[in-house]
Amino acid sequence: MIVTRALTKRYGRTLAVDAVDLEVREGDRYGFLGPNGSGKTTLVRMLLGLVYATSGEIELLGRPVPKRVSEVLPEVGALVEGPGAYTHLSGRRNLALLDASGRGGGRRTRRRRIEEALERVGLAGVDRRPVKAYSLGMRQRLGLAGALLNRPRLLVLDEPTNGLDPQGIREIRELLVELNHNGTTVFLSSHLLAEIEQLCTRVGVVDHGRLVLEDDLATLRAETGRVLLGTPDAAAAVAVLDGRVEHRDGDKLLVRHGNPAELNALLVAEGVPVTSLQAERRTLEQVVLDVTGAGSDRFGGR
Ligand SMILES: Nc1ncnc2c1ncn2[C@@H]1O[C@H](COP(=O)(O)OP(=O)(O)OP(=O)(O)O)[C@@H](O)[C@H]1O
Repeated sequence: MIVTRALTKRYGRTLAVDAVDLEVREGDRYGFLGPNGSGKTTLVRMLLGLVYATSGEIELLGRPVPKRVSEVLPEVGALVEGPGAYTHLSGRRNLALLDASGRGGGRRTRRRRIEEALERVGLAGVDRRPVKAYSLGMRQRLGLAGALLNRPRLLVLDEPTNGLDPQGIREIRELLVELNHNGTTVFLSSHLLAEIEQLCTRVGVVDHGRLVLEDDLATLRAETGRVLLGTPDAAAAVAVLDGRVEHRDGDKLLVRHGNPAELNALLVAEGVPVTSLQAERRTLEQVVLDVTGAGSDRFGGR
């Protein structure tokens, strides 16, 4: 759906995007994660033909960008940095203006399309107000409604939850998952680790303009070879496991063992009751820390 090769953007002395090879596959919910100023917005703008690359190549839905961007844009929904809107008009009116350059159809079809987009983002009820009376979160939703008008195959969203409260963030997340289940590929940028971890199936991490990591979240969050064990008789468990317990916190133990089922069988055979067992996995935060070498404080936690 999106492929870039050695994609580079230089602003004078600043290398905003540095030889990035990106691959977003059909069906992905791809999270493009990086701290502020790492080049996310610049890359998203290049994908949409809004900024010209200094060098490198872009393919969107199999076609080269910017050369054939006009052919792909009707199949792409985009939300880039601060949704633009005519603030004296209502959200519905703004969508109608946007829709006029879109898929066409009769008046009823258009009206239905706009209603549907407003409903999807939870703005159907509040729409008589002019956009200048909207909160930032509502404007963000309106921007998303605009991106949905074309029923796009691909959504490209730059920091889509900016300005939303936790409830709003959850609603957008649920909406994006639902759209994705119905066949839309989702590419979004964010500086929020937790957001990407909760929403995405695939992650690209950018740092100082370079893509330092790209992989499926499930692969990145591999098991660590340790098991979190809960038992009311921790002392007995420690005795049975003989040196394999790395950490103990009350009735919770961290045990070096690759197989929770085997560990369970072993403990039960020795008469040690087990209340919970879970293979430990790396968090995205640990993964990001490993590849960037820097403190994760540069990436927002939530
Ligand atoms: N039009 C421009 N002219 C000069 N420098 C720019 C321009 N746009 C971006 N930059 C620089 O390029 C680098 C990457 O910026 P970019 O906005 O792409 O990062 P970002 O990851 O999207 O950050 P943020 O989340 O803060 O928007 C920064 O150093 C920025 O100052």
